[in-house]
Amino acid sequence: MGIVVGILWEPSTPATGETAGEATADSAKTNAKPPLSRSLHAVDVGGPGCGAHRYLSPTHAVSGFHLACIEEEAGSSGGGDGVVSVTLFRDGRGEGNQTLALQTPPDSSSATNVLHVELTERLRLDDVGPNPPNKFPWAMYTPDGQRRISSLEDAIASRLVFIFKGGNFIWPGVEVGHVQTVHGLETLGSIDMKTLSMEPLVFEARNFLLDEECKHIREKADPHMKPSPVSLMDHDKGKPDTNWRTSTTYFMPSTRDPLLQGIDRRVEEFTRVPKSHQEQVQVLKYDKGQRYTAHHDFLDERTMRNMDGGRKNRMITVFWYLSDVEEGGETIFPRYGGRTGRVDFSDCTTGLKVKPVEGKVAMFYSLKPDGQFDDFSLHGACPVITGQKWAANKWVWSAPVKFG
Ligand SMILES: O=C(O)CCC(=O)C(=O)O
Ligand SMILES: [Fe+2]
Repeated sequence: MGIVVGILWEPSTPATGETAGEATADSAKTNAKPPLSRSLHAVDVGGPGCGAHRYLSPTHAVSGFHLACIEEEAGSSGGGDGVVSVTLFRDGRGEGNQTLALQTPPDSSSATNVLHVELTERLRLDDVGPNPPNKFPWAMYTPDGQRRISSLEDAIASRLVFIFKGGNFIWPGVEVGHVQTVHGLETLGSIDMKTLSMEPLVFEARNFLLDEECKHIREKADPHMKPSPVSLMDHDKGKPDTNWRTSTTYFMPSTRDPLLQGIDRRVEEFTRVPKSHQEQVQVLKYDKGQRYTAHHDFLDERTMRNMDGGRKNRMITVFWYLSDVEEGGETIFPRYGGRTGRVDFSDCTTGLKVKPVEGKVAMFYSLKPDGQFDDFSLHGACPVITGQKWAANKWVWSAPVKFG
């Protein structure tokens, strides 16, 4: 049973005209709130609405990921001058859901503003986190991640909306073993992806890359492979890079390479994050015994502060497996399952291990839906025991990036 809170809109209120989910930092300043008078009346609204339960996690709270079922009440018209009911499911859970009855003014931008202000307040969407400071405006999306929603009309049309405090779409993991189909991929049509871990959030999708694509990348990168640099924390400066990483790497440009451009588009369609947020792919080759000790893919705060005031960072790693490996070479997540405490960064006995399979991708998130670093995203590469491993990092940032 949910609680219904009635919200009465005051027509005399100056509306800011700002809408939810604008792509600029300025819309985060939408703090000029119309004074809403509230009256509470308890109404039984029954169970979860709009099919939200399909996306809620029975096992994990997901900080900064909220769902809202937004419906016009009978007798209301067109999103204006009516009553809209909004049922909220906080932090990816079904517990404590709450239904608001929003009285909306007739014009569209004021009606959108009422929704925006209510969501911001109730879900504390403007609270700034410490790590990194979350300066991106929150945003709403359709549950398939295909469209960003910026008006009440669009929210009503979608019925169920996903709300991300960090502003970027992130697939709900639901629970370990959950399989979902990602639609709308130009070349593949759709692809199934399986949740391997909720904390950190890790998915895998097989046959994301075609054999000829893997072959093309391996052959083109091979003459350029160089010992991998790593970005070291200050206390580690002076130690050889090979203490951490012994593979060879190459940042491979997509320019003048239609095949790579096609994969970049596929990554955009798969993650639902624009291509402008992607780094050039970093190709990796590991021979027998080579490895990479556990690390985070997000860049440390000092590096980021120098670069961009710490605003944006690497958010997603779409990790391409470009070959099979006879034995070893798994990607390991030692803090899998939300494990805290000391980690042996080169241990490959405990943790979630993702086996390299040609054409498969592992997709994991270094930032959480609330925009904060995910410490649990710590991961490394186990030594190749037999064979050779080819793979690649496709990093997707929390905002557009331009390198080189
Ligand atoms: O090779 C792997 O499995 C992981 C590599 C990695 O984490 C990295 O290059 O950042
Ligand atoms: Fe990594």
